[in-house]
Amino acid sequence: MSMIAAFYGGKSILITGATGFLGKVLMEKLFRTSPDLKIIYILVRSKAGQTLQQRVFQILNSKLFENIKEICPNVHEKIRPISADLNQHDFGISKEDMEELLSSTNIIFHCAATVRFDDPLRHAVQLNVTATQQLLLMASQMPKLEAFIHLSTAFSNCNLKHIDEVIYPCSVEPKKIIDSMEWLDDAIIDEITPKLIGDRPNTYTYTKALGEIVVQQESENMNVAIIRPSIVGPTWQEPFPGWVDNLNGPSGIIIAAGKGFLRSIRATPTAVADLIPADTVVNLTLAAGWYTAVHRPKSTLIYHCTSGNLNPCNWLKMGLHVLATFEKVPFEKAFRRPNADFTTTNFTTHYWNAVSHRVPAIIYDCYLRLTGRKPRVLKLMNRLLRNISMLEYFINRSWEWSTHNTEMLMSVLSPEDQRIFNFDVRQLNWLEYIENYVLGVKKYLLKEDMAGIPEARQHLKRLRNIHYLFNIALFFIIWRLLVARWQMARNVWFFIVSFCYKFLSYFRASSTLKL
Ligand SMILES: CCCCCCCCCCCCCCCCCCCCCC(=O)SCCNC(=O)CCNC(=O)[C@H](O)C(C)(C)COP(=O)(O)OP(=O)(O)OC[C@H]1O[C@@H](n2cnc3c(N)ncnc32)[C@H](O)[C@@H]1OP(=O)(O)O
Ligand SMILES: NC(=O)C1=CN([C@@H]2O[C@H](COP(=O)(O)OP(=O)(O)OC[C@H]3O[C@@H](n4cnc5c(N)ncnc54)[C@H](OP(=O)(O)O)[C@@H]3O)[C@@H](O)[C@H]2O)C=CC1
Repeated sequence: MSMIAAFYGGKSILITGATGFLGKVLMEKLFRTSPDLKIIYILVRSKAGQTLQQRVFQILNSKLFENIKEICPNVHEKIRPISADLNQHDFGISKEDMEELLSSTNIIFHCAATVRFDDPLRHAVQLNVTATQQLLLMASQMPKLEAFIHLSTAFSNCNLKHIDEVIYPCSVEPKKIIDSMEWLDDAIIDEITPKLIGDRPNTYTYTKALGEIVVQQESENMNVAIIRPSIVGPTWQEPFPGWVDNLNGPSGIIIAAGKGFLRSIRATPTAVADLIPADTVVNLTLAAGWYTAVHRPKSTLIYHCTSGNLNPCNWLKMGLHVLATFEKVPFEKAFRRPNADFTTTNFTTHYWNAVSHRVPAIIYDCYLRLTGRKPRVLKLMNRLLRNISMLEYFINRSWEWSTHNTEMLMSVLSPEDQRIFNFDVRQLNWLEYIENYVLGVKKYLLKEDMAGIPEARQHLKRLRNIHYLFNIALFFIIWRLLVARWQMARNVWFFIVSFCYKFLSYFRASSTLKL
């Protein structure tokens, strides 16, 4: 019997961010391994014209939850969506709902966050710091609470090269930052943002670091743990390989490369691609929840959920295997043939951005204009390049994360729990994982049917022929211009023509002699 699965049985669990990428994988695993859990409360806001019920319905009817209805037939009754917006005071939760949450919750998994790198500081602080503080305040009023698990990121201290499983201080106390957001106006906040974030690359990593300090400061008498995943990739094994549902991390880049939009990217090929599968993160999170509640460690334990130190893969290996997988499973309606490379200097990056990205986009826009359509490719390309520039920080550096707590946790699990809640990334076969990643992007993000692969291949062949024709035409145009203007080019041209003529004459004469 799994101790972890048994622990969650009969429990009331509160999840924030349950509609997000990790939140959904977490809920699915909980229902699959502990179908006898009492209830999962999820804090949800209505979004894109959908009510809470519609959002829950959509999640439960998705491919990810395909098997859950069999394992846990009354899953609908076990999910209780609570209308909440983490940007509001008390999250805008009704009095009755709040009372129920306070009196019943046993475990909290705090996954909600803004993961956008370019969020204005005010918004990032509100969600990643102030909301965390408020949730801890709520948690402190829960008599039955056994554990509070906070999802942070391995990059919260990405300004350091070696990162230990400890909380590092920030130059300004989070409480002061929270207070200042109340009275400073947006213009001033924008002005001081670079000074506050210092040598971190964006407001996301900075506010996640502040969030951790808040957790440490406000969690007196509570059993708290912090999980720090690196770049969360699609599922590795469970409930099936390759599941992914957003464009974050490498997924958007894989689409852009597979569709032939992206032909080069500035990256350090030997830098570690510290990806970690979503199901691995969830397994560690659930194991940490169990350990925190049952063993009640004296201090807040931080768990690094990373792959680089145990089973490293670098960006070159990843890039090459992504490209190799495009050969096997091409994406439909590609703009150009997928063929990307890494650049390593400013000069080559700018050169290839102009030659391989902007020029083809301009040519295609001309074609759209000539055929009476609205040009849009250059705009899309510029946006893609801007977005990629925000990710560059993470693909040109390597970090070392110590994983003592994670290894300790693994060692205290029973063999059965090690199997059911596996987070031993040493067993990950990268080539298989990357292949499933590309397949998952095709199936679950692009919603492309595998039956369309022959047509996608035909399309790529047509693109290759167009590419050859275009190159030949370009060669002749350039040559023609050179011959018209330059005596040397004319001499070379006559030399080549006469050489070919002599060669052909000799060939014809020798074949006549043989006859
Ligand atoms: C050999 C060569 C091989 C090459 C082959 C390739 C090999 C692989 C190499 C891989 C290198 C990977 C590096 C990853 C490093 C990640 C590190 C993360 C580390 C931290 C991890 C964490 O701890 S934290 C979680 C991660 N957190 C993010 O990772 C958020 C990032 N992100 C944003 O911060 C916002 O995204 C940002 C950018 C502001 C833009 O913001 P933005 O508003 O301009 O753009 P949006 O993303 O919102 O998208 C707006 C609309 O464009 C649509 N769209 C977007 N991309 C599209 C696309 N590619 N194709 C079609 N459509 C696309 C989208 O669907 C929207 O459509 P609509 O408007 O209709 O909804
Ligand atoms: N994905 C990754 O690569 C990594 C993620 N992490 C961390 O893991 C956690 C989960 O990330 P991930 O699942 O990828 O993120 P997502 O962006 O997929 O999910 C974010 C979740 O937060 C919810 N949320 C955002 N704003 C509000 C709000 N105002 N009120 C209520 N809910 C809100 C979203 O709800 P809605 O659906 O309504 O928008 C969504 O459920 C985060 O804490 C993140 O920092 C750490 C390392 C890497």
